[in-house]
Amino acid sequence: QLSTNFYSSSCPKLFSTVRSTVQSAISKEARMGASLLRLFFHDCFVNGCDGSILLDDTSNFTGEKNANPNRNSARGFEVIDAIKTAVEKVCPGVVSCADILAVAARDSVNILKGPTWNVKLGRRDARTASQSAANNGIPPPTSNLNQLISRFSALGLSTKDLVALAGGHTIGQARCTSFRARLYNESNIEASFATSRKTNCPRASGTGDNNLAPLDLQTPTAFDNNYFRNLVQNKGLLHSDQQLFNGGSTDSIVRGYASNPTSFSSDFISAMIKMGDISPLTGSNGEIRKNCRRIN
Ligand code: HEM
Ligand SMILES: [Ca+2]
Ligand SMILES: [Ca+2]
Repeated sequence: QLSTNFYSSSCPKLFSTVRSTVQSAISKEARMGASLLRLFFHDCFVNGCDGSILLDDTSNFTGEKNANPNRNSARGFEVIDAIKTAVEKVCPGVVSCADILAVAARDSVNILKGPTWNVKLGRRDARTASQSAANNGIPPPTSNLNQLISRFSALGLSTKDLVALAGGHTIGQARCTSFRARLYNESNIEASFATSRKTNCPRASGTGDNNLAPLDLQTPTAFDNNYFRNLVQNKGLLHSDQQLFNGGSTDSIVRGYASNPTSFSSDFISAMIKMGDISPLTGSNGEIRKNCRRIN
């Protein structure tokens, strides 16, 4: 029951307001576009796209920010705050934080030279969050192909959606701790690529854990199909990335996206819309938060 025109009369300046704030954040740091896209994914995979990831922990509330996939990793919360402040100025009390995340993710992709689409809106904000659901629902980079397929399928996303959405790794960065085991233990990795990544990600755990490397070695700040071109050359950074091209059922989808950027764009758009539809709060469920970090 989400719709693309949900705020057309209640907040006609929504899109221009969000986009200009996202644009200025990306102008300061291109990586921020990647961080905002990932926040939307990590929201939607935990009890649906309900802004749960945005809630801060307090002395009597444990949210999702310190769940394993998010701790020392999820970023961009200050930008969401800046967008919310700007949106509250033009239409106070109207737009949910969950919808702001959806629009910010769409704009981030487009500003980094990717496609654009009409986002469906009308989500309301959760009054709860779940650290355990975040730990159990967001796939870790150690996942194998079957585990990835089943995590996505549990949310109604197909294998094709999985591969298209994983194309989000065409932008952004990962920490050494997320890919060290692949560099030192795996053989389905191109040798010169592994050698060059090892220089900034030493073997011993506890050393250089937070050192960053681009998920797409070619164009980490451009939303294109190079992620898939890397995979067919065994240059996926994460174990989970290379699982999508490792002799299994998704090889043909990866090859298709590697050779046809237009089909990647259109499948990515469909899958983003599908992911954005995961169990939204609507009607009188949830609330429109005043501050994205806390319930009203
Ligand atoms: C398929 C399962 C997925 C796994 C296992 C996975 C795992 C990861 C990991 C481990 C990182 C690096 C985190 C760090 O080291 O701090 C990362 C970063 C990222 N992920 Fe995913 N991811 C998946 C799917 C997705 C999806 C569906 C999207 C969006 C559509 C996405 C967007 C991103 C982006 C943009 C970054 C970089 C963020 C930044 O630079 O701040 N990922 N992912
Ligand atoms: Ca959520
Ligand atoms: Ca790229």
